[in-house]
Amino acid sequence: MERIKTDVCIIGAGSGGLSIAAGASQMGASVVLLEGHKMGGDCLNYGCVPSKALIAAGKLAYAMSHTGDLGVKAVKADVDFAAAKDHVRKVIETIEPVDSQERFEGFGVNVIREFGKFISQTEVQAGDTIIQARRFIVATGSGPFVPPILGLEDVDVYTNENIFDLRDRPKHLIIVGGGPIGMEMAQAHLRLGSKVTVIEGAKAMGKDDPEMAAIVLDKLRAEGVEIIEEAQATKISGSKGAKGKVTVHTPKGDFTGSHLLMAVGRKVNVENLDLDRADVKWGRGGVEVGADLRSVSNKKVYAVGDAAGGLQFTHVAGYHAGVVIRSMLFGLPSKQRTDHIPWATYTDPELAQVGLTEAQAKEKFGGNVEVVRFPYHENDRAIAEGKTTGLIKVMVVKGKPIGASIVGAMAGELIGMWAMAIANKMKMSAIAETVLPYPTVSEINKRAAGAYFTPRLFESPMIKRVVGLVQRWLP
Ligand SMILES: Cc1cc2nc3c(=O)[nH]c(=O)nc-3n(C[C@H](O)[C@H](O)[C@H](O)COP(=O)(O)OP(=O)(O)OC[C@H]3O[C@@H](n4cnc5c(N)ncnc54)[C@H](O)[C@@H]3O)c2cc1C
Ligand SMILES: NC(=O)c1ccc[n+]([C@@H]2O[C@H](COP(=O)([O-])OP(=O)(O)OC[C@H]3O[C@@H](n4cnc5c(N)ncnc54)[C@H](O)[C@@H]3O)[C@@H](O)[C@H]2O)c1
Repeated sequence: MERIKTDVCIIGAGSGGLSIAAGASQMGASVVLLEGHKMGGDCLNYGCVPSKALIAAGKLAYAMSHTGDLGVKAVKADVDFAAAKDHVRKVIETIEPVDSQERFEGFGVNVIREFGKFISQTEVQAGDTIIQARRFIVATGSGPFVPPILGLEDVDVYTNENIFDLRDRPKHLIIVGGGPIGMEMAQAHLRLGSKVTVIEGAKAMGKDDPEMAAIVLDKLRAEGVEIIEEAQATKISGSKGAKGKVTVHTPKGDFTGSHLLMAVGRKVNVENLDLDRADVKWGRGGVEVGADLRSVSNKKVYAVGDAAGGLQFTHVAGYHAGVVIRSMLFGLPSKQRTDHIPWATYTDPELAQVGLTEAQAKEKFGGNVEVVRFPYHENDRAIAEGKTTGLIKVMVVKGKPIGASIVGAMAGELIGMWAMAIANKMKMSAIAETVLPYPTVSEINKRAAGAYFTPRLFESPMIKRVVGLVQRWLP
């Protein structure tokens, strides 16, 4: 058994673990990084990257056959499903070097390709190596949660871990779960030529503002995705193999297709870490941490990303890395915030959120919250592009945005301005006073801010009186 002493031992080389390894090693700490499976974790191999690559292929196919009134003749896109999967693979391969073992070894990180588990409060074992560290980071991420539904073992089950390897186009893909994974995959597969049914136990896109989610769901339904809500999957039947069939039984009826994708949420990877041996409290949601991301029961141990039990996004894992580095390397007080974290679902139209939704804002601030809105169909660039479906809503308290929801083209890009405003506690005037290039869709941000000031400026008797007075005095 080899023994290593190090400043920092990171368990998991996904978005969170890699960010800490890069930062800590380049700032002079000795770092051991453990990865039992693929460098890059979920985001690169089974999550964000392949899903967005597949969505891009679907988007192109849809654009070719839906040219609208722009004077360009629509054609039926000739989709080669296997070639679309080649594209997915190439995108992963292009990004892969950034997360590679070689790159991190170049930073001086000791990368050990083994699963690790705690053997004491200060030691982790990975294969034949025992790592004694001053600080540990649990960055083990999450995997697909597959609930024990009766009959599931009789059919081939796809999850985000194997759906991107499927090279034959599913004739009829049944997706159980109408969250972001379900909806993104539904539209991508439909546009690449599959029939798609989504079975959702509650409301599809249920974590988002219902008004905004409805705009996405209407579009998906109009394109042909069958979405059955309030239909908990209670039983599955069917057969395995190339000619296999699957039927999902729900209180709203039985739905039969050729392939089954389970997208009903995530299971955090903490069960196999022997956390109890390190006196680290944990639960099904992840490691129990405080706002400083340190274990509530063992201050030498931090958790980041999906393993920290909060929002499950790559940019959150990256943000956690900064919080931990500040505390771990410099001994400075460092706490995470969650009020400024944005997210986006990359359906078409996209749906993006930062801060509180309208309902959350009204619950928290009651009558003190003002909601300003601006529709895409009044934005000149959106009109020119024929992309007029969409809306922005901004929730404002005492002149400051506390939440923004955007549904429409490029919503994931547009939300950035509000993420910056909320992160930096900026006022609505900061957005209103920013000059944006015309004609851009980003002007909807400025127009929403304008909508906040319009009644104050144009409907105020006081302003009218002041202007009248000044005009009489000005030469
Ligand atoms: C289909 C899909 C699409 C997504 N799309 C987006 C998106 O568009 N935008 C977004 O922000 N987020 C998206 N996400 C979420 C995002 O992928 C995760 O939030 C992010 O990967 C979490 O990073 P992490 O570092 O916490 O964990 P991971 O990236 O999961 O990395 C954890 C790593 O730890 C390793 N590991 C586990 N246990 C051990 C152990 N005992 N020893 C050693 N190594 C171990 C694993 O093998 C893995 O490599 C998506 C997720 C899915 C599934
Ligand atoms: N664009 C993005 O940023 C992006 C994309 C994909 C995933 N993600 C991340 O991954 C996480 C997981 O995504 P997800 O879509 O798997 O999970 P989710 O928890 O967001 O949604 C799962 C859905 O499945 C439903 N469900 C659960 N059991 C069911 C059953 N038996 N029958 C029918 N429906 C059932 C739930 O009601 C829920 O709506 C997300 O929360 C997000 O953090 C992010």
